[in-house]
Amino acid sequence: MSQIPINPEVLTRPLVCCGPSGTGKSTLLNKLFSDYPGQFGFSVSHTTRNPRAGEENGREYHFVSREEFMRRVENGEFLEWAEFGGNCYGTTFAALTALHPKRCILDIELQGVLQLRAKAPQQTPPLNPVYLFLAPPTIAELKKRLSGRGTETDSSIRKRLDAARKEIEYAQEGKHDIYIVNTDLKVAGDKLEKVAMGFEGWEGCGDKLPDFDVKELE
Ligand SMILES: Nc1ncnc2c1ncn2[C@@H]1O[C@H](COP(=O)(O)OP(=O)(O)OP(=O)(O)O)[C@@H](O)[C@H]1O
Repeated sequence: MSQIPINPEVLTRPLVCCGPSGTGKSTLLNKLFSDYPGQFGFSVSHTTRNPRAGEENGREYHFVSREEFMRRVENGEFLEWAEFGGNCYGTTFAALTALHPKRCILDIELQGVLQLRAKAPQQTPPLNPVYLFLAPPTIAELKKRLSGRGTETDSSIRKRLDAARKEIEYAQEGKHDIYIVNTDLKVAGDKLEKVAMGFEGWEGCGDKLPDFDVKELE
């Protein structure tokens, strides 16, 4: 495998990682970040929720009031934002730019992807993200990983599977630039590395999306 990006320009394109909760996004991204210290960054989001013990303003999040958040929404500063559990969360374009020269990695859900798709081309200069979908090998395996992680209640597993259905249906429309199936961690990790570093062949190293039957998520 080439160790030089075929075109360094590719590293200026934000890499948007999506995929159902439990697929293995964090596992794969943590490995990538530790293999390439200083090469990648997650943008720091804004939130209206209160900081938890140990959290620092500007590190985990930019903590702002609802008034300030809404003012920024009106100014068009967010590339994506959403409200969960009574609090607002969002990513500003400025938070992406602040990462330069690190390649920005976004781990966002479908709503965010849809907003980003609409807004990225309108920026000056336009943003040209690479949309990557990380897929589980099967729905049975996704369920197994989610429950095996031991972090979720039955109700949060249910919510994640409902969201997974929408994520998979969207992926089945072929809207992503590249798909990686996380069957074997090493194989999927090598592909992610190739895509994230823009190594030779990155655009063609993806997998075919498995033929999921979303009814299995009901
Ligand atoms: N290829 C793999 N084979 C087997 N188990 C895996 C594989 N990849 C990840 N896992 C396991 O699956 C579980 C879910 O992985 P992880 O927490 O990385 O998912 P995630 O997609 O980041 O989920 P969330 O979006 O909820 O954060 C973890 O327990 C992880 O160790």
